[in-house]
Amino acid sequence: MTAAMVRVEGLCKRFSVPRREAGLRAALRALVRREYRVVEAVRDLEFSLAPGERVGFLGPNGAGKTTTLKMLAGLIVPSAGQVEVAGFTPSERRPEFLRRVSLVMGQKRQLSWDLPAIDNFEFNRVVYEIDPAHYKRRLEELTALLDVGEVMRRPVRQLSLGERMKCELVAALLHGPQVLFLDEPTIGLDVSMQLGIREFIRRYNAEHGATVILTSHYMEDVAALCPRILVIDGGRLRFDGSIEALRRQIRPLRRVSVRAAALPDDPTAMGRVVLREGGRLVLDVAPERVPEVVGALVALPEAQDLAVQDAPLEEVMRALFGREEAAEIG
Ligand SMILES: Nc1ncnc2c1ncn2[C@@H]1O[C@H](COP(=O)(O)OP(=O)(O)OP(=O)(O)O)[C@@H](O)[C@H]1O
Repeated sequence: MTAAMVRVEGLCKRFSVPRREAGLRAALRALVRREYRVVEAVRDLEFSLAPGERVGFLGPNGAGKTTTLKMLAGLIVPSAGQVEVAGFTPSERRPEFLRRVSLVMGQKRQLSWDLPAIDNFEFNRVVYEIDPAHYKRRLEELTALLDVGEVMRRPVRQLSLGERMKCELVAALLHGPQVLFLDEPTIGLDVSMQLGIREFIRRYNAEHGATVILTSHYMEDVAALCPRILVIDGGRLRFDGSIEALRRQIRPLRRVSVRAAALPDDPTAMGRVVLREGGRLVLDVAPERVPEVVGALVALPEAQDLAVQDAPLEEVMRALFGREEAAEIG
């Protein structure tokens, strides 16, 4: 069996935050005696990742995803539990550890604003003590793949969000990390740029065998890139497996839709009616009944646009986090 690249056991992070009450009196009292409350951002997490795995963290705002990534990358120290990444304890921040990992945060700029990206890259070469020949090869490879040959010579402040993100990725990968932490790498980017970054991450993972851990609010990023997902809510691990397994567990029904000149009198016998409007019928049907229902629907007069789909991922998430709204039809 291969040794785990990332191993997390009983991981917890608690933050102490000042309690703030409204009103002048409370503000004055706080000057003398400040009261604190404890936020349990991460509670008792347990998982391990093999080398080369691509894993997505999913969860609502404030679930604890970024806090977990920061502990894995060694930026903050756990309150309790064990973390091991590439055989190191991240919070010790040993140089050998830092050379093996990289953290990219879509919402935080790591490149220096006034310098061209290429100067930032050169700075990283020195900091990470990258061999010059190796550096040259990697720089050529990464800048060609991400198409930033010209862009990297302009001061970072002049770059568009997408151009800057690509340069952030080059900077993060020049030292050839074995583990890549990506926190919202496509946030705010247009669809074609999102696809480009996604494709690049997939290629990097395939060619270098790096372990990739990704958080994204774009379900599509996670669905397209990560065969395995960890769902975190309220700091706890709620699910660990494939998106398909999650979908089967949360939303086992399949969505069948059709358009016809006349609809059945009682479609409730086939499944749960999501929509019945004009000549259009949308049903949620148990998987074992799909062939029979499809058979009945194709036989309807002038049947067309027959489709069988899984529940949309967004809907699966809403159901999982108990914030279900009226079902939407995709
Ligand atoms: N430095 C900090 N001090 C105090 N509380 C914090 C700190 N960092 C995070 N928290 C709290 O810990 C909880 C988890 O935050 P975290 O940023 O990990 O969530 P997240 O899952 O990444 O959310 P989002 O999707 O909104 O980025 C939140 O309640 C947050 O307010």
